[in-house]
Amino acid sequence: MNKIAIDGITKIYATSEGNKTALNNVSFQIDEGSVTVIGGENGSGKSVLMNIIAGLEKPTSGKIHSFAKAGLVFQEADTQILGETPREDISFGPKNQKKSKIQVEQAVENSLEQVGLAKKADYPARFLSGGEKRRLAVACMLAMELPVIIFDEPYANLDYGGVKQVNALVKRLHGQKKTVIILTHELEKCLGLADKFVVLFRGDKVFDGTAQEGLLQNLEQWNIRNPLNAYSKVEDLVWL
Ligand SMILES: Nc1ncnc2c1ncn2[C@@H]1O[C@H](COP(=O)(O)OP(=O)(O)OP(=O)(O)O)[C@@H](O)[C@H]1O
Repeated sequence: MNKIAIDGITKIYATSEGNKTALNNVSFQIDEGSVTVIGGENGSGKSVLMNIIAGLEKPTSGKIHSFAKAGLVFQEADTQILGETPREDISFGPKNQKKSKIQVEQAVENSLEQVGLAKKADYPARFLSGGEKRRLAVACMLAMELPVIIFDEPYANLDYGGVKQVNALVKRLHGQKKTVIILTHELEKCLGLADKFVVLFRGDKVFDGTAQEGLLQNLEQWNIRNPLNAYSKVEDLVWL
């Protein structure tokens, strides 16, 4: 089976306060066609790792061995929308890939349909909601037939309906044998979708296993709340 192998990745930034180790010798593997949730508190190294997997940043040491190029859905999906409308935005990728006019049109229609944006194909892209912008970013990747899709904090600022739409899309991508990586601290929203669960803490990989195994760990030591212990009565509905 094809894999993405994250092999001894270390990333050190030189800052005015000295060297900052963002990732410390992180290794694990991701199977093609699986859903992986990478959890960790703010600053644990999730985004840096994602940028390295997607080839946007180089590690200080270590290597990524991947069977395919990865597409990234940013938390601030605004920054990755270049077209005036979803239709235009989605067309850039397949055009760059030198597809014929008909192939581009088919790829655009098909991707709009898959992410549930067909009705907003010609809507001004800047007026889409946060969740719609993320779905548009995914449509761009589908149109380019990228087999690996990484979501950075896909639930940030989304309401219940928005979260359900993102997760329906993740399930659909999984059904199409895409490889999905979700970086989040909101485990209660997605762990049930995960084939694999990885936890980063202060740049170290501290857990790598199934979601079930992960929930048996003492997650609090990594500043993560165990979602299974979270709520059973009204008094629990406060984060202290
Ligand atoms: N360009 C940079 N220069 C210096 N330090 C950096 C740089 N990029 C990231 N870092 C540091 O690396 C660490 C990991 O950052 P990263 O953005 O990966 O965290 P994260 O887990 O994605 O957090 P969040 O959930 O807040 O997005 C942080 O301490 C951050 O300050």
